[in-house]
Amino acid sequence: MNTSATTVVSAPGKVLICGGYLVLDSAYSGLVVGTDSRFYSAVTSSKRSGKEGRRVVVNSPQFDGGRWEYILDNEGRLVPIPGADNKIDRNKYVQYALQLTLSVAANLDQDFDAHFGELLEIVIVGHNDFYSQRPQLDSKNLPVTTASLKSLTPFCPTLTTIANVHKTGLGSSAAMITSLVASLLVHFQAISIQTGSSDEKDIQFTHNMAQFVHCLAQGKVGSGFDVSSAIFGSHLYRRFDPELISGLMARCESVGIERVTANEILEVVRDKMWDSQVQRVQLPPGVRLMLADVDAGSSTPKLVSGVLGWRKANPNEADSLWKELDKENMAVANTLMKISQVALENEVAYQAALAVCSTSVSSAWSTSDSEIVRLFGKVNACFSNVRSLLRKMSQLAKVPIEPESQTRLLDTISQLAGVVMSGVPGAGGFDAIFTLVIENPASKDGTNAAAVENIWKHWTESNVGPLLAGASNGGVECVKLEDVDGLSRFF
Ligand SMILES: Nc1ncnc2c1ncn2[C@@H]1O[C@H](COP(=O)(O)OP(=O)(O)OP(=O)(O)O)[C@@H](O)[C@H]1O
Ligand SMILES: C[C@@](O)(CCOP(=O)(O)O)CC(=O)O
Repeated sequence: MNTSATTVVSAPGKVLICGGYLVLDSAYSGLVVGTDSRFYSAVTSSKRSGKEGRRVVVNSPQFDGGRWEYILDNEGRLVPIPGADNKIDRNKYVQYALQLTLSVAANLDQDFDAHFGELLEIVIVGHNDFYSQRPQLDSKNLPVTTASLKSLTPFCPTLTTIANVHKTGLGSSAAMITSLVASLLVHFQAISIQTGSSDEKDIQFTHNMAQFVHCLAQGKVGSGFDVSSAIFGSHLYRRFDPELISGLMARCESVGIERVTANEILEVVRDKMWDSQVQRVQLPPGVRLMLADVDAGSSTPKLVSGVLGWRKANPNEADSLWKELDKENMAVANTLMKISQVALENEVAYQAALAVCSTSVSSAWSTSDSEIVRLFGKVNACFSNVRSLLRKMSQLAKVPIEPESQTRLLDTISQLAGVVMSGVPGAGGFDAIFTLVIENPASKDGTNAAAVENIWKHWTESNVGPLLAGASNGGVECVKLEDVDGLSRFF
């Protein structure tokens, strides 16, 4: 394979730290943090395939059976080829992304045939954090610690199939689809993505396309915060109107996606004005995101249907709870934005405030002489209110959003020095927890993060495994194959 012509696009994972459930309603926003754990899709065209017809081969080398092969027929339809056992192993997410994006690319790229060649080879990988690494660590007799996770090869095998893998909640399908759709659009020159200077229209088009593919593959229209953060990174998100895509979704479902024309798709994803809103928010400097996978698991669709069912049956009570929660969510987001601004304006005072926060517990911050320390105290107080309102929602809807076992764990972490907030991300449940912690800028050894990890390690009530992911501000981006540690071995 001539890898010099390989197009590689990467997209981050997500952690919804405020606004779970509310973000499903366009009246409310959610605060999502993009992670430095990312997905990569690498596309290479070859002149000769050695086989008949134009072929597309997709490899997901982290999975047993992670290979899908298709013929692209003269009408632009993608026809899956059965595997060695004569069975077709469908991966709807991959197939829909390929079919719809290739159809659009063929319409927009006048040299599509030449750029395609005879064989399109695609490699898809996600950082180890997207999937539970317990089986890998067990096979090496290693404990579940950050040190063990760091010793694993990048993009290491999950030792299982995609259907059976234990996901960690970072949004594998959204980051995968976003990187795949964007890599194809870039490869066929339908868009260009340049770090810091991409055309807004190209990025919005890629966002709309990835949202549509993701909804179609999921068979439902969620809030879309996960695809939005795979495109834009960390931000305050307000959802798009589902009506924008409901007609096209119904058409795909009734005639089959391979019969829907590129023009029909473009009318929706390129020509319509989408109303989703993105306000960039970054975690203030020196504030570190830590994540842990709690090995118990919850079904997000069950949690969502429980909460929405209760909201429908109790509109008045739910409405006032939603409004109260939104007020606290927005106070967390706005105060974090204010802190980031102050950090830019007064570096010396900011570093001094970090030194205070990193060596004291959050309950002491609200009475500090330093305005910046008090702002961190405000984030902490507002997030405590978020948590108690989520517990109220749990009780009223009889849905375990912040179950008692998670409350005990979060309360213990929150009593450590430097901890700004700790909660259950997204839909909550027993799946995962996140912590925002401040390190002392003078000590480079990560003392406070080590104390948090120590609680996780010795927690007996549930099995808490750290993830390596931290926050990152970047969104979808083009990268060079040789710059991605561990990627070139798949070529
Ligand atoms: N590395 C990959 N290669 C190909 N397809 C993948 C890969 N990772 C995920 N997928 C696709 O995404 C699907 C998982 O989607 P699903 O919506 O269940 O997960 P998710 O909710 O995004 O995951 P998470 O728990 O990380 O948030 C898989 O069944 C598969 O079709
Ligand atoms: C409950 C919900 O608001 C958030 C789900 O987030 P997560 O997949 O648990 O990270 C659903 C959604 O926004 O699609």
